[in-house]
Amino acid sequence: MTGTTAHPLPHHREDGPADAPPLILGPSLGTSLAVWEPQMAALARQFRVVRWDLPGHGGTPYDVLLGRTDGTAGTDGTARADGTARADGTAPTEGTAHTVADLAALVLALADSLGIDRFAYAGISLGGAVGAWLAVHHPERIASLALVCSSARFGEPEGWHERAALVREQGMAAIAETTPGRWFTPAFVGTPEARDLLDGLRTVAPEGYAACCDALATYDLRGDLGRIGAPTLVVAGRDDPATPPAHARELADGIPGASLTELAGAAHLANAERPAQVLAALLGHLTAYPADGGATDDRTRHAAGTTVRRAVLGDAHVDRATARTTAFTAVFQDFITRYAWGEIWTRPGLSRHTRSCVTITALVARGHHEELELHLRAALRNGLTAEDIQEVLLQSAVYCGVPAANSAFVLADRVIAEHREGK
Ligand SMILES: O=C(O)CC1=CCC(=O)O1
Repeated sequence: MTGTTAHPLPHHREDGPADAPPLILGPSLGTSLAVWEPQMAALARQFRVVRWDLPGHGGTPYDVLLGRTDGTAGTDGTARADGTARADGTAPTEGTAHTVADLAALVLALADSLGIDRFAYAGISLGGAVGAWLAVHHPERIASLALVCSSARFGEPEGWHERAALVREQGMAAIAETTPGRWFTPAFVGTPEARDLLDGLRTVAPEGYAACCDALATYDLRGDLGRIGAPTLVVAGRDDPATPPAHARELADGIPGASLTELAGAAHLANAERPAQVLAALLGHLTAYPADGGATDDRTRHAAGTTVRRAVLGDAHVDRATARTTAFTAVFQDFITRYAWGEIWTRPGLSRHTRSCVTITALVARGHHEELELHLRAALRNGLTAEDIQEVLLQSAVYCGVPAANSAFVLADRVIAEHREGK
């Protein structure tokens, strides 16, 4: 690896300390590196964050894959005859379809140009597909992987060919009506955040968008998921019509040891619609698997633990616990933040949903009603429905005893009712 490269580079942006562990972030189709803005401030405190733009999106020329080498070339339609973009030495030429492997080659060239050898990678949708492809084909480069609203195969190729043809013929306006419903839930569509992302879509070069549709059409990593050795987090939006939770489950089931977090109230751009939840899931995962593979120190564990504790128990609870901390209890607060939250709840091996099921059962068994109330609220925050909680309590009645479950049912009934009333 060298600090220079003759390979074409995508437009990119770096944030965070230059000596922090490197984290590369990939965008989704139709968005630019700005899509990660809701998570940037927090990520850049702990990581050297590098964000990149897809061809024709943000600042990357649509024809970057045709051999341009500086990532800043104009969009005059000319392509270098000696294009070298493809990982296998061949170059995509005018008129041939681009692939996810071509996009992955851009990311590797970018990392090389920045002197980054091994890095954590998180990508949304198509950006995630690029990360998954790299984890299969260049495992030595990927320290950990997060796939947000992504897929091992984005549906039938015909749909992508049709969409590519549509934007090539009619421009980006042709998909302006259908995109909001895929990206956002109805409640979020009218927000300033959603409007900014949809404004960005209108600025995408149709040829670049179509090239990415071509890449999606041929992408199918289903047979290779078992080859991914990087610790992997999969995040799904429960209301995502583009890559529904079944796609996320396929990824999580196929990638050894992957964990899955499903977010309620989120469609395809879950990181815009549920910014805090996506950030908490990412931080928990990324800090558990540092890019240098080194030991995580107590300060980092405490920071990761605080983030997850806030996401699961809520800011109000953590603020109360912090305010109540005395010189005598401080050592215990530090211990549970680092250990329970920083070491265990941050582990990728189980989803937060499953951890809530286990925690509720244990608290029912031991009759810890104060903690149980807290964790019933946490369970609702972690995406369990009233029906899920009912099932967990029925199951616990069998193994922990009917009287224990009886008290838990009364408690849960009240907590769920208060949750519905917004208390
Ligand atoms: O635009 C869509 O349908 C959603 C999508 C699929 C791949 C991607 O990056 O976004």
